[in-house]
Amino acid sequence: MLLCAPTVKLLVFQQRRTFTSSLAKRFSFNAQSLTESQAQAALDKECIDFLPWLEQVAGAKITNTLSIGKSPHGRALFASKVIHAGDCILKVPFNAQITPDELPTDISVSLTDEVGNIGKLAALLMIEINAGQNSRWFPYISRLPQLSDMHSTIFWDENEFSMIRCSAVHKETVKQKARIEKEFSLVSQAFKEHLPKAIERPALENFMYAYTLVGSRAWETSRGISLIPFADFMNHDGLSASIVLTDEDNQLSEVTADRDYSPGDEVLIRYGEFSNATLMLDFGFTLPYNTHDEVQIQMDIPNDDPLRNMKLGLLQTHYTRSVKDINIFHSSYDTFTIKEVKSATGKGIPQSLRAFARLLSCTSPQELNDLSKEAEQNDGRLARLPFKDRSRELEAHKIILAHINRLIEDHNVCIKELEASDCHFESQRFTVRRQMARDLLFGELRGLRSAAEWLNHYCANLFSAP
Ligand SMILES: C[S@@+](CC[C@H](N)C(=O)[O-])C[C@H]1O[C@@H](n2cnc3c(N)ncnc32)[C@H](O)[C@@H]1O
Repeated sequence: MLLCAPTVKLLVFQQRRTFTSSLAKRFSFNAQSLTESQAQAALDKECIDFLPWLEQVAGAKITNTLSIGKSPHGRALFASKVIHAGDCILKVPFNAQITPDELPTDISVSLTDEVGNIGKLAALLMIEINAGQNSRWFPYISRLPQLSDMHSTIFWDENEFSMIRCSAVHKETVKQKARIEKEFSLVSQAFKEHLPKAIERPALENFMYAYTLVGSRAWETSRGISLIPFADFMNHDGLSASIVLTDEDNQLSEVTADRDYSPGDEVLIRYGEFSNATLMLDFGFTLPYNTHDEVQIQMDIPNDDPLRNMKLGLLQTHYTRSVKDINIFHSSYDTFTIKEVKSATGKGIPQSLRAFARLLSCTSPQELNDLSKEAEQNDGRLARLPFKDRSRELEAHKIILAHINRLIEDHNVCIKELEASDCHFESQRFTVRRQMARDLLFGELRGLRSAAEWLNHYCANLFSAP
């Protein structure tokens, strides 16, 4: 889901100096040489009547400076006039936005909290799609991307899916599909009971489509979740400082430009600070070099470890995770997020991972009791301090290093296979998805290699410190 902020943040943009975003540059239609009338030529002709329709629904002007056009990434918004940094470029009143409040009451009541906000809005979208031209949102719904244009990993076939088998995104996709299936069973039950005529045979495929549309273009707002027509034609640039803001006083969502645009430039916003893992699963695309990339690693206490139960018990008692370590996927004690470690001598890999490895390396109940005592004497978190015995500290960190080196190996194998599968006769869909797999794996590999480098440096210097 996309992230929204209250308008108070607006000031930040107004004070910010113009900066050039690499993506914005790439998408621009040679902006310098385009006149306003040439910019008109880049318009999406299928959308000419869209804005007048939405402004009629809203009862207000939505934009003076933007128009809908086509980009390499589907529909997009383009500057139709000169825009200066700090200009408000669009305002979409709440009454022109789509929220789960529009669900028929019977359906709404029967969908318990087991169906999340995305699932509820997806149920509404399914009803509206099913209504076709009778839907009051038809002009909007008919301009949404088709299933064949969507590349979230939940739609990947087995062959495509195996390209990312070494990544945590693989497991997370399986979980996401299971979550959607569970929500679908509740939604379809509600449809059968309350809308048997309108939706005769609810299909999982249609719910997955609606769910992914919502997940990739709805904003989390103070009112829950909203589809914001027109604003949701804007594509993502991870470096943009423009985001969708909520103005509760005036009951509208708005966007302020973070830089100057010439007529014909594509106007981009930032959906959030998302890694390629999130972009790929929730939004169906990746960025070639994503500064927010990270890699999820999971470490287990081996089943044959005689101290396994004692270690698990200690983990449950002492929460080893700091708030910062909580990642987008899980927040279980054995899963860790590694971001690229910028310098071999810097802060390094997550403390919670190092603590976990210290615990793993213990070979006697006495050592575990010592860790527990030490935690109680400090802030309660387990194994946060280096072992006084440096060879034990070394051993603990070598466990992580071995794990990371295995992951590096796995990533290298997957990447090699990807390179080998490059063929001229593949479908466009496969080409897009292979590039996404590449972006994901290279980003993760960067993080893993930097962690290995940091660990090697830490291990090599353990005995040289006084
Ligand atoms: C909020 S919508 C943006 C409008 C969308 N292009 C359309 O045709 O309706 C988000 C979707 O746009 C596409 N998208 C946005 N930014 C992108 C980017 N930087 N690279 C590739 N695809 C992008 C992805 O398909 C994503 O799921």
